[in-house]
Amino acid sequence: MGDQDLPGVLVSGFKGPHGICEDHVRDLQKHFHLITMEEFLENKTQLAPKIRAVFVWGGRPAVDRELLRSLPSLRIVASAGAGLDHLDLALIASSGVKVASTPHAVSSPTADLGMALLLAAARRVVEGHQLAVSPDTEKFSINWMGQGVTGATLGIIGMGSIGYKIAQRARAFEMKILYHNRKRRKLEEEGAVGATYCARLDDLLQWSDFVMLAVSLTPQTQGLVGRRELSLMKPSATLINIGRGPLVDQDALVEALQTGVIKAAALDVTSPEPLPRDHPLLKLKNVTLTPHIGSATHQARRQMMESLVESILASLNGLPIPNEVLLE
Ligand SMILES: O=C(O)C(=O)CO
Repeated sequence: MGDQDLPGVLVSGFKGPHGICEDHVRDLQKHFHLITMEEFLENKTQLAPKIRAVFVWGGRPAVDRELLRSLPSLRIVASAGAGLDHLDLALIASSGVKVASTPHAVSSPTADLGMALLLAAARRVVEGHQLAVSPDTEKFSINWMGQGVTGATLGIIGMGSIGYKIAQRARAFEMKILYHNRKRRKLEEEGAVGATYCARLDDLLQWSDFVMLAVSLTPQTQGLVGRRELSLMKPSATLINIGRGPLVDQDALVEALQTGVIKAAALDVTSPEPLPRDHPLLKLKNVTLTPHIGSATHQARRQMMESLVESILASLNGLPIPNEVLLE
């Protein structure tokens, strides 16, 4: 699609819930000849040598061994978002291909959503809306209440750029902020947001009124919050997950929510996404769900697209790649 003399960029497609929106397609076409997965699979021999970059949007297309093998001119995988759990970085690096992502574009909107979920769960905004629009006005009672946010303790797990921005926002709500991270932040960074480091995750879990997961999904963090961790939390506490579904043992979470081990959960991410329509999380009143929309603002999505264009162009021109992902 577009000018065939421009460098070829493989994209998942333009249709369906994961399709790239029309405005972004038009902008991408100013720089690249976009080749959809469908076109590629129909005409691999002719198109494969033209493809210099894969544009990964919403985790698609999957960049696996077979795809890497079939793209001899590939220079870069440009992946939208901060999370990299959908990419096999070692495999891609072993093919001599670079990777870029868009961590800066997503950190503020994702932190905003984290706070939105925290507030919505604490103040039961979704339930409140349902009561407000219910035809049965008698359903509302003056004794219908939520949890206070001002002055409460927020425990942030994962103090990367998203976690730090959550702390900045929580400070405005006069929250006490605890955090747990692989690496302790500099003292001046802690001081600027009034955050206290918890070297032990258990301490953070026991002391927090709200626990916010803002950590990347890696083999080390998979199942980080399981039955034991949930049992350490206060019965009045709320778990918020804006990281990735598999950070939490979801069956243990359902049980904890059903039996009052914790008060509530607010989840932007689940496993799988979307959840099967008969999943118990969809039926619980003390659960607030959003469909993985951390970066879903017009502004952030445009910034993500522009950042990926810059990274692809830099790699094709042999220049330093903005937001290049380096293997640790
Ligand atoms: O940037 C990401 O990886 C996200 O999932 C934002 O929600």
